[in-house]
Amino acid sequence: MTFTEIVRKENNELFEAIFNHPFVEGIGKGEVPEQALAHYIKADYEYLNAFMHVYGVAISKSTERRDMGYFSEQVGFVLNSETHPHHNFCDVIGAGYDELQGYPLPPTADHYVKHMMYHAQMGGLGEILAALLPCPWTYVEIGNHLMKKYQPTPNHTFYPWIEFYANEDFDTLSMAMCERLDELAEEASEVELRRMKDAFRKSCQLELNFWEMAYTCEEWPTGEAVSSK
Ligand SMILES: Cc1ncc(CN)c(N)n1
Repeated sequence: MTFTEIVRKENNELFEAIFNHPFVEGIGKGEVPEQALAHYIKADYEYLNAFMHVYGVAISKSTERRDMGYFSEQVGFVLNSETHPHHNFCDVIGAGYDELQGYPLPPTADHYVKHMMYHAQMGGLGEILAALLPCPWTYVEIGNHLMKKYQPTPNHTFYPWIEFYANEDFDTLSMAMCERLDELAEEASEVELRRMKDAFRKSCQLELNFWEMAYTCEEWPTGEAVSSK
């Protein structure tokens, strides 16, 4: 088995818990509370900004042009394409995208972003990719799972969101990350492999917690977030 096949299997329980989370199920059923959608967008806009910062660190640690090219292409994808699923949520709640930007991250999203930054700063390319991969991979699987289970048609409330993540283009992105990570795993030491596995698992755990954070509209104690800007 390849490294990514092994970690997918080891974390299957977390993938299943994500598919069964009420927010994700709600997307499939076309019923998600408006506050949860707004909370998700506020956090995810900033999360994706941080994700691009991590790509930037990955470029600075790349020695091969193919890696630099891949990471810079992905920044373009987040900036120009991953806004579409956000617009779907905004349209459903009748909010302008601009209105939901610039908010401080709730605790779980803050944790997730700092977890990725930690591996980006402390690890090599394999460790960085291991921390990043659950982001596209869980969403590809969510998209395909919802497509199969609910077979939404274009008039479904969340059709644009589901179609975006079930689309082949997004799958290609996550498969490319898997293939590169498998190559790096072949050359990694035992210690590096351990760290890559830990980074991958914690990102899966934080993916699950991110849905819960949005669904419960998680806030900091006493409601006072400290702005990190
Ligand atoms: C938290 C999270 N994880 C994954 C994705 C999909 N790129 C996202 N937009 N947000």
